[in-house]
Amino acid sequence: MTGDHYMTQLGSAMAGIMFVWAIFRQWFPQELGEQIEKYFHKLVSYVYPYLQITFHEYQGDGFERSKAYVTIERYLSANSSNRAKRLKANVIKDCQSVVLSMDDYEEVTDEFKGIKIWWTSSKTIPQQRSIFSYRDDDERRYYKLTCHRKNRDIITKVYLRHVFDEGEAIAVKTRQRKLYTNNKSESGGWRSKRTMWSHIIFEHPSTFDTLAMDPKKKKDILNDLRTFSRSKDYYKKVGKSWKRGYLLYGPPGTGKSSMIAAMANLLEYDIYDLELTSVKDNTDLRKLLIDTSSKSIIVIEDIDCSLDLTGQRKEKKEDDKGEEKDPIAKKAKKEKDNDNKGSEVTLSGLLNFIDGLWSACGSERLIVFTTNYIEKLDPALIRRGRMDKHIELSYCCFEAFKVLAKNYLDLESHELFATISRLLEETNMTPADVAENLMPKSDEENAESCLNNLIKSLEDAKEEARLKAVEEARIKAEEEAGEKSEENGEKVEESEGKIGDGEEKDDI
Ligand SMILES: Nc1ncnc2c1ncn2[C@@H]1O[C@H](COP(=O)(O)OP(=O)(O)OP(=O)(O)O)[C@@H](O)[C@H]1O
Ligand SMILES: [Mg+2]
Repeated sequence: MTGDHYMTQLGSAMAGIMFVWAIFRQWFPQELGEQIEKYFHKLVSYVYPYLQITFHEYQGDGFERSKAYVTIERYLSANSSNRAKRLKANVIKDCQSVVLSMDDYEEVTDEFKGIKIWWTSSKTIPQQRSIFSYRDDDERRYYKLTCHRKNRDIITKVYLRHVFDEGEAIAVKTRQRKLYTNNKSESGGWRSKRTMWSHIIFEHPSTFDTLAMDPKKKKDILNDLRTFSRSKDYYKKVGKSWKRGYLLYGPPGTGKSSMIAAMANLLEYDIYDLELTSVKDNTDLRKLLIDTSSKSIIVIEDIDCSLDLTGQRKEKKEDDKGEEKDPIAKKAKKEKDNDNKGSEVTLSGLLNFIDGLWSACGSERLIVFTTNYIEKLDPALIRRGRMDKHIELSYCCFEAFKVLAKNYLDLESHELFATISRLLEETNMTPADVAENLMPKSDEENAESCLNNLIKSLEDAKEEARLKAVEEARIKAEEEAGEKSEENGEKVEESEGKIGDGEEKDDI
């Protein structure tokens, strides 16, 4: 047994003795008891002159990991991983590097100004395991620092500051941005208490330079984002929580998702991709949102499809009238609703959250909603203040095309640009389709052939649109004609009674 190990074991032994003593103490006369205790403490500080401090991963009932714990974890993984014998590995950056941290029940030593400090990682497992507590999130991990008592001041005041500073510095240096996705809430609800988000490393190449859109609009968005990220004090001054809501709307393939990635890359934020259909109810939604970190973008894609957020308010009002009268029907209806809906997150739950709770977290977050159909959304959701900025992404214009040509073909100008410009004005094509055409498909293709491909596609699209318009006009004309003949038919029927057989013969 090593000396260090002996030392930590001894700590537990002492605690055990104190426990036993507490039981026997009642049989001793008070004075004698006090004497014995005094000497015992003296003895303890003689054989065990150590100070222990624990740092728990979760404090109280909080959902948030303790910042101290996380920082210590980082510090120790940087400073001690070559000393610990059992390590947990987190592989990052496409397996190019590995971050090691101490495994449970492992012990390492650190040295600070000639003082030796022991760190152990450990966890408590609840003693009474009920049938509900098979979940591993009941295990509470903690780090325990042990040092000599005589160094108490320097450890608590100087060393811990040093650990936290170093830990934070490592975090800044090694920060890898992440893309989080929420796990499906499990029925029973509790298991996912602390593993509500799973993440991968976020490495999307999209930037504002590669984004094809009207340059003026782009500049406006860039300014908006930069101003936001610098405005901590301003938001505080005006009493707003430091967050901003964006609504991106437009047809599929116009760059909504690409823009979110570009925003994250610009501001160096994490992305939380919130899939509302996997969120069980408002409580789960709240937990998820509390569990997001600052400097992040919370994204809800295709909000119109995710939830029936649109008609919910109206429906409720209608229901209310009926419900008041009949409580049984109310219950039955509620149960039916629960069955029908995979998710019980309501519009008002979401709105409350956007409005209220983030002010408690207080640090920088962007909320981005995307939709293909802005007209489908409830006005309450997209009013200014909730969705502060509405950004329309639309079909490819010539300016946007120039960005794509520069990116995909390295072309600033070309004689074919004029034709393309004209065609883009006449036809709707998404940047995604334009980009697809501009991408060389084989070694033989060069810039010019790619441009020709695009022109051909644009002409095809134009022709298709023309045919479609003709077809639609024809259908419309037919419908109108149908309606007219129906009307006429009715008129004829109506008049049949009045007019005699002779008319009928004429018709035939
Ligand atoms: N404005 C754009 N600038 C550059 N590339 C674009 C743009 N729009 C689309 N693309 C290209 O098309 C692909 C699809 O675009 P994206 O996923 O951003 O579309 P979207 O608007 O999110 O569509 P959806 O509504 O279907 O989610 C991207 O990978 C990108 O390469
Ligand atoms: Mg998208």
